Amino acid sequence: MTAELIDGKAFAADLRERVGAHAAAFAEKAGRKAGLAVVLVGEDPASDVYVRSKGKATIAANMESFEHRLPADTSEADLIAVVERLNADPAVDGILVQLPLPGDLDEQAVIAAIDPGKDVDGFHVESAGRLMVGREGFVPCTPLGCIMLLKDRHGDLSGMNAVVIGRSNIVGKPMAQLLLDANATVTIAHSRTKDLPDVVRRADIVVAAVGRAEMVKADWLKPGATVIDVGINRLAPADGESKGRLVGDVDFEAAKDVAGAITPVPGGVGPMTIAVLLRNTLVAAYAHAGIEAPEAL
Ligand SMILES: NC(=O)C1=CN([C@@H]2O[C@H](COP(=O)(O)OP(=O)(O)OC[C@H]3O[C@@H](n4cnc5c(N)ncnc54)[C@H](OP(=O)(O)O)[C@@H]3O)[C@@H](O)[C@H]2O)C=CC1
Ligand SMILES: Nc1nc(=O)c2c([nH]1)NC[C@@H]1CN(c3ccc(C(=O)N[C@@H](CCC(=O)O)C(=O)O)cc3)C=[N+]21
Repeated sequence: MTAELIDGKAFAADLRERVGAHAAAFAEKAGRKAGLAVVLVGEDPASDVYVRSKGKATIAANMESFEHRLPADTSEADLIAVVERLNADPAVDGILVQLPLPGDLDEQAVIAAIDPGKDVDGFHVESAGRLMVGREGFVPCTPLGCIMLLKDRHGDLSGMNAVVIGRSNIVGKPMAQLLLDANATVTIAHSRTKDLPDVVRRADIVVAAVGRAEMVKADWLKPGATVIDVGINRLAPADGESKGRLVGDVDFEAAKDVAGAITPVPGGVGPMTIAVLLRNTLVAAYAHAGIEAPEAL
């Protein structure tokens, strides 16, 4: 069996184009562009690449991008002061503070300072609470991107067995909630789960969000299962490579012969995250402008 490739990159390009068209219409109606502010603390080179690509994607989607780069030794109070300035800035619709934060900056305290109406990452406790109780709010970009890919492939997910590996606040937990909302039967696995291969074998849908290169093996999968690989892991450089390869949490080469459909890394979930971020930012902008957002968003 050869799995169908779920082309997150193409799906994301499509979504960005749609968002871009609506963003142009928004600018026309509101008399200003939607704006996304990204705050990066410290000099992590990987984060730098993401921040840059977010900035480019934002501008390409007819929105305004604001970048705030702060030194690694920024105090919590100074960082929160920056967030509060962005909260008060009418040109800023969405605020993203790039995680992880360096040193002993308290991530929860910083996220709590973000205006929930600008929390386009969906990381604020208010956003998390709204998702949990089924009220409208911002949903974290990565799991929202994953559920879009799953609904696109399966339509109705009701009654399917879904296993989410990983229980972080930004991926695993909101992913499980979205699957539950779609009427899947959801199991959340984590580092203390016993007999993980057997748990995964029951799944029609597997979402791997662990951060361990190629941990999920082909013989853990139910034949025909749909596999969403959230992991982004950089391998050590092989001989002659300057940079190691990027791989997911799933052993892709072997898994593609067992799965029914699978996302690649790169080119799967990663690009969806950025496209959904732009979508969330435009939704925020419509709300701030008091204009009803188009249904299609
Ligand atoms: N594509 C994208 O846009 C994004 C990709 N990512 C990637 O997704 C991955 C997960 O990210 P994130 O959720 O932030 O990671 P975290 O490190 O916050 O969470 C990892 C989770 O995996 C669990 N885990 C660790 N080891 C095992 C194991 N051996 N067996 C089963 N479960 C295990 C942990 O369990 P426990 O809770 O018990 O410790 C934890 O719940 C990373 O590779 C990250 O780079 C993240 C965000 C966006
Ligand atoms: N506040 C906050 N919000 C985030 O959403 C957030 C964050 N902090 N910190 C870091 C993680 C990671 N993340 C990714 C986004 C895009 C790709 C992506 O587009 N990846 C490409 C490959 C890029 C490459 O080649 O390096 C792909 O998978 O095809 C990956 C990872 C968002 N994150």
